[in-house]
Amino acid sequence: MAPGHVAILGGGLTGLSSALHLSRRFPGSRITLLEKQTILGGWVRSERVQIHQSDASVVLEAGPRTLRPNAKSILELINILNLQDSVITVSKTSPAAKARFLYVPKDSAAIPKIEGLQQLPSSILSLLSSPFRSIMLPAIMRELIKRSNRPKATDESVDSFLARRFGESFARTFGSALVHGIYAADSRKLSVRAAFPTLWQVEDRGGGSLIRGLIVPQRINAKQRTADNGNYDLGNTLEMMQDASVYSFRDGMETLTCAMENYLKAQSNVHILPGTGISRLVHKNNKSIELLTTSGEILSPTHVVSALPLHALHSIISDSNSLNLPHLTANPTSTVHVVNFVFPCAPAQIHPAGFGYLIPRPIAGYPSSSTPSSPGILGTVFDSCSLYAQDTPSVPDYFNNGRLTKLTLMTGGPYPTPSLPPHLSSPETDGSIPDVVRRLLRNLELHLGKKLPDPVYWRVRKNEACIPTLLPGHVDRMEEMKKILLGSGDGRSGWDGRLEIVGAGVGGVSVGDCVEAGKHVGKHWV
Ligand SMILES: C=Cc1c2[nH]c(c1C)Cc1[nH]c(c(CCC(=O)O)c1C)Cc1[nH]c(c(C)c1CCC(=O)O)Cc1[nH]c(c(C)c1C=C)C2
Repeated sequence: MAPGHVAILGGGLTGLSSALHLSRRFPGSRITLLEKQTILGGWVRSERVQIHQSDASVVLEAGPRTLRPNAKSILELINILNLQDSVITVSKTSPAAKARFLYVPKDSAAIPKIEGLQQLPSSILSLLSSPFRSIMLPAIMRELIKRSNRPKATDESVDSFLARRFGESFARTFGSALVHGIYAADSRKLSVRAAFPTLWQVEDRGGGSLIRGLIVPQRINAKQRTADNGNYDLGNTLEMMQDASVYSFRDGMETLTCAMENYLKAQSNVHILPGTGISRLVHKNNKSIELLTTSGEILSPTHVVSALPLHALHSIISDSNSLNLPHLTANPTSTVHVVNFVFPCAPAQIHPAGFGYLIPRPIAGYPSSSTPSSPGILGTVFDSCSLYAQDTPSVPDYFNNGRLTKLTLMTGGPYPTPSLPPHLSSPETDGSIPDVVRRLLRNLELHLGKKLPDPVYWRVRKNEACIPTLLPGHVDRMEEMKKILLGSGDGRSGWDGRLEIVGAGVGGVSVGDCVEAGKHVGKHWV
């Protein structure tokens, strides 16, 4: 039977996707989407900024900026919401797709000669001539012949996984940088099974060797093939993405979340309550559900989807009924300061062509406090290389001829919180550059190995607790939590599947993971 009334808690990507898919699957059900903030979309925040000095405009992002074409659930949204004309793609052959860099600080160099900004190899051929070959090649050769050495435990950290197979230097140099760029976290804390499940599976397939697992052809059965391709209403989106490594939208990522919100507003069975938090979620006598909102309203939904950060959900249900879910507080989170800079010249004058660079964990570990010379920079994205099509005026060969260069520097995560303001931009300081921002610019100059002009625009956005660090054991903990929630009054929960917990803290942190999770909520309600 279709649910009578579904309350969706949280209007970020997962909440929006849940509401959209549930409203399509259950057109007769009442759906209420509650969001504490006055705007929906969660961490997705795009802004078009006018740069008056150069009569130009750029789109800046504070959260995710690009999407990967393999996430079919997002392509499906593009088709359902008719966003095809807003899509901009980054070609697989462009430098933004092929050239990625690592900045190796002097005191962090695994091998004395490798320091500064170095391009990572993108193929076997380029590996042979890469400065990293002296660390990568022996690590790869040794891994091939190394016996299976997986510990008995069902999970481990990304660092211990990579160190076990490729050696400590490899794990610290490449693994820590990769984890900085996705999770803004310490690779020694992040679960390999939760964060990179494919690595774990490929090691299995290779009988203990990752490289052998990559060489062995993967067997896909008919059931998996149907699951991969079926059930997505893709229209012409796959063809659009044929040459794309990543993509975004002309006006930034908010195009997607705004279109989802507008779609929902047009559905008669959906009610959106922005600016409405939840103060209590009560499960009464294992029978009815009661939701108390921050505006004092009481809702009695038959089903609840929580797309809230897990710690936020914990604070509203933990002591209001018999349900005890320690799973909700098992993982810490990372806070990232995102600093966007716009320079008054072509990208070629600022940085090499490419995606950007990541910085590995310091050899001595993370410092205990933030200092001017060590402000905790995780990496920098060369936005103009991939997303110049968002900016005006458009010119041929933007890398060499563009009027402006936009790039984004990210700090924080496992480093001590930098002394940056939570929210500040150049117009608010009348163009003067505060010392903390200047220090970041000095560090940027050090990384890029050149003096930079003053930016014509900059802004700082603090993303507090924006990415969960999924600790080892996360996959098993989530499995156990799902079982508890499906339980029907065995004394522990009795939710009988009427509460579903989804979102970045449960099943994957990428935009694709969040949208996909929303597509599958309530599958067992009929
Ligand atoms: C606020 C900063 C974020 C950092 N990581 C993420 C955010 C939102 C989330 C994230 N970043 C990436 C992925 C994987 C994407 C996928 O598999 O589809 C996720 C979940 C990869 C990535 N990292 C950076 C970029 C530009 C991308 C592409 C996707 C995106 O736009 O988010 C750069 C980067 N992200 C972070 C840092 C510290 C960093 C450094 C250069 C943290």
